[in-house]
Amino acid sequence: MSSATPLLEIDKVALHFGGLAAISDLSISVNSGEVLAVIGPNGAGKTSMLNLVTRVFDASRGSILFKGEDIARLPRARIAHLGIARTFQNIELFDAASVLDNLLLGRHRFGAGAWWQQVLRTPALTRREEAHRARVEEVIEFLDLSPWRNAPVAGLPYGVRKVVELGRALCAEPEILFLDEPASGLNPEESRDLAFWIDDIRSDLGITVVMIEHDMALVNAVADRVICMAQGRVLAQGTAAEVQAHPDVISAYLGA
Ligand SMILES: Nc1ncnc2c1ncn2[C@@H]1O[C@H](COP(=O)(O)OP(=O)(O)OP(=O)(O)O)[C@@H](O)[C@H]1O
Repeated sequence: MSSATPLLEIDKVALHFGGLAAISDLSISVNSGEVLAVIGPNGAGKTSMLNLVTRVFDASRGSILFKGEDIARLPRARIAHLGIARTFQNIELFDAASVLDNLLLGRHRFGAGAWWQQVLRTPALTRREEAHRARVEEVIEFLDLSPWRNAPVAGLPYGVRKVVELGRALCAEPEILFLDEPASGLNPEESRDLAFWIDDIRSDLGITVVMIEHDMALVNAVADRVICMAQGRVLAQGTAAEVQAHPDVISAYLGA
């Protein structure tokens, strides 16, 4: 793939809920290696866009190309296998399970081994499980989660649970990572840490990041490019400063 080819290309996509057009004629390109922030007033269609890419919803029109392959109609289970991972606006973890076990679940796209390997506990299976654990330990180290490794997620502070969810997505070793309002509910210090991690996720791990976010301090700190959505389409795109100064963006927020 040439560097000019977008990693992900949402092309003229639409999504309807009954008579309501949540997304209408939406086109967004994501370049490999960038941190793209998607902003926009409440109800703009940002999460719906993410739910289209991850196949939670079916597009009524248009295509979604990931590395040139149209994924808009693939089964939802295929998405993680392609190297697309996400976090959720409302954290979705297994509360009764430990941090470690939640992160191990992030490895599921790599498979648990054939049934006969599991019954016989073959050396190949043991090696596979060791590799999963090693990768999870790297993520624990990367995100400073060691103090909570064995703690059940339910009892952890909100900010830590958000980091665990980020970690679970990283354990899937995605090529592209979607973050749905990662800073919401975080205190200023946690938001600053998040900015460093997003930077490292892109530069050290080489993962492309698409971040839906309302917190403009975080957007200004990490985004290479910003897209503002309103009423299910792109209103403006450019640098954070360009988009924030755009008259249509200002009136969309004032009217929200
Ligand atoms: N499952 C659903 N059923 C019906 N309508 C929905 C559903 N999900 C979203 N919508 C509607 O689609 C529109 C876009 O919603 P969406 O959640 O994508 O916006 P958003 O930009 O992510 O907003 P926010 O910043 O508040 O999260 C809204 O009018 C919303 O009410």
